[in-house]
Amino acid sequence: MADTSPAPNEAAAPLIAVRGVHKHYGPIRAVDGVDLEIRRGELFGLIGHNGAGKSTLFKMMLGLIPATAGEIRIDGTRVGGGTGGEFRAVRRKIGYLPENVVLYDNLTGLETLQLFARLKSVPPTANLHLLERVGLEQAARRRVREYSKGMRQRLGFAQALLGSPKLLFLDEPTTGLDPEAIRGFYAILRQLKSEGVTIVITSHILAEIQERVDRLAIMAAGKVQASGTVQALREQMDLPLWFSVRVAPADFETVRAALGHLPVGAVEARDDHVAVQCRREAKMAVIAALAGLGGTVLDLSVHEPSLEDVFFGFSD
Ligand SMILES: Nc1ncnc2c1ncn2[C@@H]1O[C@H](COP(=O)(O)OP(=O)(O)OP(=O)(O)O)[C@@H](O)[C@H]1O
Repeated sequence: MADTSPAPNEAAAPLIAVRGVHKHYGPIRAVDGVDLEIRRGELFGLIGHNGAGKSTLFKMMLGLIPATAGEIRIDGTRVGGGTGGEFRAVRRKIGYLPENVVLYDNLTGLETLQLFARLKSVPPTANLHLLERVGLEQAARRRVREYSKGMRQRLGFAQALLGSPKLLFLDEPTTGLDPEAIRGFYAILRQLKSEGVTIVITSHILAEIQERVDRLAIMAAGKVQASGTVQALREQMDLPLWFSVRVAPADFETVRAALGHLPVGAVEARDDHVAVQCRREAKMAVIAALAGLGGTVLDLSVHEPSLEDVFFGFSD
């Protein structure tokens, strides 16, 4: 029996529900029992080492390869379930930028979009607008052969946006983009998000992901090791925080003495500040002790562990 019935409470239900999904290639467990929920309208990051299983999971969510076991539902419809017709309708509202997008060197940017539009049965009317959106309007009539790596990546992104998808899967979309282009790219994602588009993105550039995603999942060896907001993952890992306390060099010892009774870790004198490591639960007590020093403290900043720290904590 085709099990394509929508979830009972559609609005509250996750847009993507991955339940107990495996993908095995002989002895290789590319994806090894993944459970994951992605909510409507969120920008969701998937991070992991090379070979962690991110692209394989993407391909299964898109219905490009079948799962060995488990079930994926998008908008209540089972990917690859039933006769396939129900998922085809959902698939039409999904845009995909693969890790290595295949482009034809002899076509221009505009012709490339026309070709993809035909393949997707999308009216070709908005193609120039899409090239404009990704910053390629000047190169629309140049052959892809002459495109830089970053320009090819933008063209790949433009094809993913054909047909105004409500869900986007972007596999390492910022590869080859310079810092300005990365900013521009995330500005487009914010705009899409404000239009209600759900976006799932993989990246190896953790500093870039850290500030931009709503939630993320860390994959290692085919499994989701942790998922949540960056802050929730920090708290779950229980990594220490760092304070930078700027004081005159003559006051370094005063700071050390003021913190002496607190459960702080390293207290290190640097050039023009004292670096103090402390556990999260001691944070407010450290702030109170430093406030007690009055004008001795010239400046103060608190540094949360980076996503990179969190990532290595979960994936090593
Ligand atoms: N078609 C395939 N046949 C055999 N093994 C495969 C196949 N596709 C992927 N794998 C293996 O599955 C594992 C996960 O690969 P996958 O491409 O999903 O990783 P990834 O997290 O996307 O890595 P990267 O960050 O390098 O893109 C790897 O060990 C890979 O070699």
